[in-house]
Amino acid sequence: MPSTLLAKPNINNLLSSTAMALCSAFCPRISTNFRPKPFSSFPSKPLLSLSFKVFSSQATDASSQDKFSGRVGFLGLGIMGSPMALNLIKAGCDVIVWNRTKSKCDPLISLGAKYSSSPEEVAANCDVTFAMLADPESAIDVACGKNGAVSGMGPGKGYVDVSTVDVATSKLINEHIKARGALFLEAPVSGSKKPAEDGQLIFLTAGDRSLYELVSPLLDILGKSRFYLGKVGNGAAMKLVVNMIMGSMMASFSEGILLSKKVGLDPSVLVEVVSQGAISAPMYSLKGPSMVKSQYPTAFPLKHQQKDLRLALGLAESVSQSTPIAAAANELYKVAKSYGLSDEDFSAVIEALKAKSQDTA
Ligand SMILES: NC(=O)C1=CN([C@@H]2O[C@H](COP(=O)(O)OP(=O)(O)OC[C@H]3O[C@@H](n4cnc5c(N)ncnc54)[C@H](OP(=O)(O)O)[C@@H]3O)[C@@H](O)[C@H]2O)C=CC1
Ligand SMILES: O=CC(=O)O
Repeated sequence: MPSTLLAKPNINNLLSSTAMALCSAFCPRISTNFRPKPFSSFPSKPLLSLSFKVFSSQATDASSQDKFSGRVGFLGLGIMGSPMALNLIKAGCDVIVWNRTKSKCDPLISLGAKYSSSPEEVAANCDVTFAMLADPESAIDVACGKNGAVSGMGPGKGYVDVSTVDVATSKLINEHIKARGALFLEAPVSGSKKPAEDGQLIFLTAGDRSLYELVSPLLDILGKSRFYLGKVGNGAAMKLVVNMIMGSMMASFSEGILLSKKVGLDPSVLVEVVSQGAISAPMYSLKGPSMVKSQYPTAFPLKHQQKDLRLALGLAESVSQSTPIAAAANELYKVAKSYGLSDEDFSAVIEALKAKSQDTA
């Protein structure tokens, strides 16, 4: 199966043409007369087969313009999950939320979301349930643990795990969901807090193709593009490779900032020079100015970047691929964690290097 990339249409082009009329009809996100739908009572039966259009593979492009009419569950309302669930609510979806810390559900409930008291109850009452959890342990617990989502799954339902986990975790959750006769899609995202807020995430999906087709309209509310990568595990692997590169890039950038300063250069000028050359990256331009000021407002928690490096190194180990740069970067993030920087943005890894310099001075 070839990989599939679908980019979100440019909204400026759409607004100035008859396409606006078409999109208003099919895409509630930019409809001028959009009103959030009231919640009806919970369905007693799975609705997936009744509520959703089944798209043929040839109709994949068009499917993103269709409205998703089923009920959507959302488990895990952290930095990423909250804005993602909010975007679904804003787009007019019926959303039921759950989070371990219940208070994080409250802002979404006030905006029209319904609350269920366990992942099982959410899954039982929804056609499709998304999960955005911290790590493999929490993803497994919320899906397969006591009162987990698996217990509420059944034929005609789908589970979409958008957490960043390893291949084995994704396969394990897939097996449990499949054992209930339901469908599974892994769909980790590339893009941080702001892309989540702006509906500009990149989905790296794999698993049940039919579920991918069914939830494409939802992925298009939440993101700017989506890749379908085939069998379960490929989405997780792609995400880990991407974040392995990102973690090493940030560690290297941190070294550059500190070295420039030590040799008497202005690190702000370094950030500007980098932004204009071949190694320019949005991440450097975005994070560089605050790193120079030793500020690390959390978008991507450092503990999650270290988790991703750890999982990526495990992936590399499983195929005997040498990854010395990522291994060195991982050590640096571990040092940063030991300095209490776990919940800071991952750009705070630079603090570990500052501390190291002092240690050796
Ligand atoms: N932030 C980012 O820029 C990006 C993050 N990611 C990935 O997305 C996932 C979520 O990230 P993010 O939102 O930033 O993380 P947060 O730490 O903000 O949120 C983590 C979520 O997981 C829940 N959770 C943690 N442990 C458990 C547990 N044992 N049982 C039940 N729920 C649990 C938390 O619940 P509670 O509120 O109760 O603590 C919270 O809802 C991670 O896998 C991360 O790697 C992917 C792309 C970008
Ligand atoms: O996983 C983090 C991201 O920015 O992507």
